[in-house]
Amino acid sequence: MRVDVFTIFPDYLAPLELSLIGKARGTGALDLRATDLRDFTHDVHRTVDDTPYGGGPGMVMRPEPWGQALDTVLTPSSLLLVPSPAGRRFDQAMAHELALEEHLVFACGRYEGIDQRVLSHASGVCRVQEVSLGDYVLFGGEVAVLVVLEAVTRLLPGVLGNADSLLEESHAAGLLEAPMYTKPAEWRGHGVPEILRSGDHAKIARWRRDQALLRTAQQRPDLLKQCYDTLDKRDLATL
Ligand SMILES: N#Cc1c(-c2ccc3ccn(Cc4ccc(CN5CCCCC5)cc4)c3c2)n[nH]c1N
Repeated sequence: MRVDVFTIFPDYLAPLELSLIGKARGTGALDLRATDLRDFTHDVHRTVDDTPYGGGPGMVMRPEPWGQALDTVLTPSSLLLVPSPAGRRFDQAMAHELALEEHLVFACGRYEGIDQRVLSHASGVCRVQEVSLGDYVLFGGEVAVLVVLEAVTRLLPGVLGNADSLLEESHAAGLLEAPMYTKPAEWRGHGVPEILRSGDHAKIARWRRDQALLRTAQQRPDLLKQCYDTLDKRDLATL
């Protein structure tokens, strides 16, 4: 997967060199390039913003630098992702959709956002999707790039050593995951559920399913409602 990120704070994306994303870049699973939007300005101050037409608070990002920057990468097969408080809420289902893409381009806005004509013009070249992390307001789009790219990169073939973990983790099967334990068997007076040390894999699987159901019912009843039709009689007996 090729990913291009345009931002006025390219150093903000330095964490993408670390951990599994750094490994995915090393193996070629992820071809990631971050570019400073100011490289596409032509004034001495490298200006990327201006006052909003119609008045209002703050500044808006000028269309010219964005147009020239996106001209260098967008093709009909690209998907332009624009982080925004007004975007489609990012979730695991969207992460799976994005993991199938061949070319993602992120336009990281700052100030009060990007001139709308940039998105309108890009929609004549490729698909454009505004994306939101949630109902709160950040300073810009870079945090969304870190979150989206981590969630998507984990899903790319060969990136996670144990692909089975993708099946068990929260939101994969629609439920939250069961609680996890490791050595020592006794820690500060806290033991480990005996079933997990029984070696009976069928009973362990059932216990984990029950714990996932109960945890989801307690923490995220909205998720349980969404997958209610997939529950069997044994699941319903647990609830
Ligand atoms: N993803 C994501 C995000 C973002 C996000 C993403 C990208 C940018 C680019 C700039 N900002 C800052 C900002 C601040 C306020 C407003 C609202 N204003 C109201 C008055 C009229 C003008 C607009 C918009 C933009 C961004 C925030 N926030 N929360 C998420 N989940």
